[in-house]
Amino acid sequence: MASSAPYTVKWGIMATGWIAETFTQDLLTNPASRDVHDVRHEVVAVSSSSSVQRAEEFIAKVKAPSSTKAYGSYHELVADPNVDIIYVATPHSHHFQNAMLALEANKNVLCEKSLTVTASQTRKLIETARSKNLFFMEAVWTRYHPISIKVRELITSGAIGNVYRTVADLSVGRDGPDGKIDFPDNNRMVNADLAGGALLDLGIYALTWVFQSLYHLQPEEEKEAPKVFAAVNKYHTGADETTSIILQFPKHKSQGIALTSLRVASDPDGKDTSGASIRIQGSKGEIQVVGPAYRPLQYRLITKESDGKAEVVNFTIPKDPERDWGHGMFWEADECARCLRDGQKESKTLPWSESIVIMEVMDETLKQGGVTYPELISTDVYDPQSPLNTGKR
Ligand SMILES: NC(=O)C1=CN([C@@H]2O[C@H](COP(=O)(O)OP(=O)(O)OC[C@H]3O[C@@H](n4cnc5c(N)ncnc54)[C@H](OP(=O)(O)O)[C@@H]3O)[C@@H](O)[C@H]2O)C=CC1
Ligand SMILES: O=C1OC[C@@H](O)[C@H](O)[C@H]1O
Repeated sequence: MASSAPYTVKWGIMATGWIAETFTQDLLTNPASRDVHDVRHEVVAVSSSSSVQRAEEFIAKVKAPSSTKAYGSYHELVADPNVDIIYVATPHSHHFQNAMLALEANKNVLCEKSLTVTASQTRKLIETARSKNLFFMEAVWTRYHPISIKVRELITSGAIGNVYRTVADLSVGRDGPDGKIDFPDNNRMVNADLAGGALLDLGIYALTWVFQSLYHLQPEEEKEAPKVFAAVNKYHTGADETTSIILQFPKHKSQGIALTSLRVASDPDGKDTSGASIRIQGSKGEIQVVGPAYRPLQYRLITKESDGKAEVVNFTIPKDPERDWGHGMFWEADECARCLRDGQKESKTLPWSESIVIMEVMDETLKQGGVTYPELISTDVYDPQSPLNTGKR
């Protein structure tokens, strides 16, 4: 008799910043509020590299169960036998060392995007997950949204014919006075010590739409790593402030254009009046995706037959009324739970090989742009005593 009880996953949260809070609150929502009944999530431990008090405050703030363990170090978190999977929510600079710490402790891992600072680090993480037979996934939450699933289905159905070009932009207009960008130099968005810059923080989403539409849906044997042509403007901190990438897929005669900037905005007035931030263009028409590339909520299907009348479909993010919360990160958590339940070590929606290819595109882009990051955060040598793992910042 198949079990009707939902499969439960016990999460350990590594770090207590903004995204950790957002993701944890999504974990704590009732899955039934998004019509999910086959999996559920428990938050059993939280760690802060700052202090155990910080972890305790976090647990209280997100209204996690009082039984949730609070730790003052990442090392203690990964040693907790009650944790099934670790969510790594530190800056990208820390992801390699922190995710390795968890994998080496035989924990499954969901690691925030961008996965790492370099492609070599990503390859090392995946080698480790594979050799230890652990689940590992990059937390590109957008891929698990209903709109992404539907857009991929439309492309697969041939609704727009052969897809020849995708233009995708995620930019935030933070141009400030005196040529400055409106982030303090020590902010992770521009701080090279934290792998700052537009590409690794925002550009990953433009690349996500390029890859979802031009790479992911190809038959395995026809997937090809693109040629990369990049233009990078650097900020005085050494991080990239505006980056534009042309990705050429010769085998399929397709091109992707991925745009990202901290100077100008994809959506200058916050009202989507500037139209689609993503255009997926095919031989029979195009799909325009409207809204921020990380969480768009509308697509428009325009075909030659539609005679100027686009099919417009809107999406919503379900909220748990009990918690008055819903952000849209729960769908990636549900994917992790289903993979763990089914013994899958990687998500078919974002396979390890695709995370590697995307990181290689970003490697090449940063190389062409002359952007380099400090050895401490770009080394692919795991060190459990790295300051990135011990919290000695
Ligand atoms: N999927 C999404 O929508 C989003 C994803 N992100 C991703 O999540 C990651 C974290 O971003 P965000 O939560 O905004 O960042 P925050 O700065 O808000 O949080 C980062 C946390 O990492 C820990 N940390 C450890 N060492 C350092 C250090 N040297 N400097 C700063 N923090 C440190 C801290 O937690 P503690 O002290 O408790 O250890 C800190 O609170 C990034 O990789 C980003 O790309 C960010 C926003 C949205
Ligand atoms: O992943 C992200 O999505 C939203 C952005 O505001 C944030 O900087 C980025 O990390």
